Amino acid sequence: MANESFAAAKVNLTLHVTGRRADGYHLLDSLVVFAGTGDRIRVSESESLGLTITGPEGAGLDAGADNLVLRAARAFEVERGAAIELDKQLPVASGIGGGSADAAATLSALARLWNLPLPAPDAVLALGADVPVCLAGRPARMRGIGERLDPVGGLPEGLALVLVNPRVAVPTPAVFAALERRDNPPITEIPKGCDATDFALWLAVQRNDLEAPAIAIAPVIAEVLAALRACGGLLSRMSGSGATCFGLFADLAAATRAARRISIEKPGWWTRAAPVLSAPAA
Ligand SMILES: C[C@@](CO)(OP(=O)(O)O)[C@H](O)COP(=O)(O)OP(=O)(O)OC[C@H]1O[C@@H](n2ccc(N)nc2=O)[C@H](O)[C@@H]1O
Ligand SMILES: Nc1ncnc2c1ncn2[C@@H]1O[C@H](COP(=O)(O)OP(=O)(O)O)[C@@H](O)[C@H]1O
Repeated sequence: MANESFAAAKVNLTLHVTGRRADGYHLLDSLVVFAGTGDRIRVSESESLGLTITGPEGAGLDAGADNLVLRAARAFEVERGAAIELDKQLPVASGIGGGSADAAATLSALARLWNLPLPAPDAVLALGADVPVCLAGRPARMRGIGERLDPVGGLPEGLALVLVNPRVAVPTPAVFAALERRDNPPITEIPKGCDATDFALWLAVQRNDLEAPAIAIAPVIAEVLAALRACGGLLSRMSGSGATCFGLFADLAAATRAARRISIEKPGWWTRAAPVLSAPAA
């Protein structure tokens, strides 16, 4: 029997770099949400383990053993087969965690197919710092390098995002290496039960500490932010280590209008409007 999992785009609404571990990894404080746009993983029974990749963003992505989908399958540490299909819709290496979302969706789908428990938390984290939060699939405050998760409730209903990627790959290690400070303050208490405007006012006094170093590496990110701001949303910021930026909107209709405008102005950019998910999508 086949089954499918949705691999939603991860968006870091805040991303504070608060310290650095002895191994060089940076400590983060991030409010993470998921957007209703993403990849799809489909798994079905097979004697051997194999991956096929389809979809508009699949070209150039290697389906070999290093693909995060196959690494996730091996994390179960069992000699089982499965035919895995990845429908790749999210740009690769773009700050919205596509690879991590694929790994998490593979873990969920194979746990169902093989009727096995998920791998241990350390094995999940070893696949990538964003894999635990992608497995949770709902709004969370993420700390440490990604292992410390606290669910976040009470965000305004109906929020939507426009995600824009200028088709420039920004290497994550280079962005962290270009940080000027690594001891920034954490985020302040996340408001609960407020409306979209007040939530955006809170977000505006938080940051993505990786935004300035990413812009220094890829100045086009500043153009993306300017294009989003020109659409009049509640807030615009970069996600993760870039280059994808998001615009936050009070509802999906406003986000869809903004996405249409940016798609017309910049047809070469990857632009999507999507709701903020309050719970994992099927
Ligand atoms: C920055 C974040 C925020 O959600 O998102 P993305 O930009 O990947 O979407 C993540 O922490 C990305 O975590 P992860 O996906 O595991 O990062 P990788 O690409 O494997 O990391 C590549 C390299 O970046 C540096 N790195 C990464 C994470 C971290 N907390 N500190 C670091 O210093 C390390 O040099 C690491 O070897
Ligand atoms: N299934 C996958 N999808 C995307 N990237 C993958 C996948 N498997 C391995 N990778 C590798 O992981 C790296 C990070 O990709 P991705 O998770 O898309 O980045 P980001 O977290 O910045 O959005 C890329 O360099 C890519 O080559």
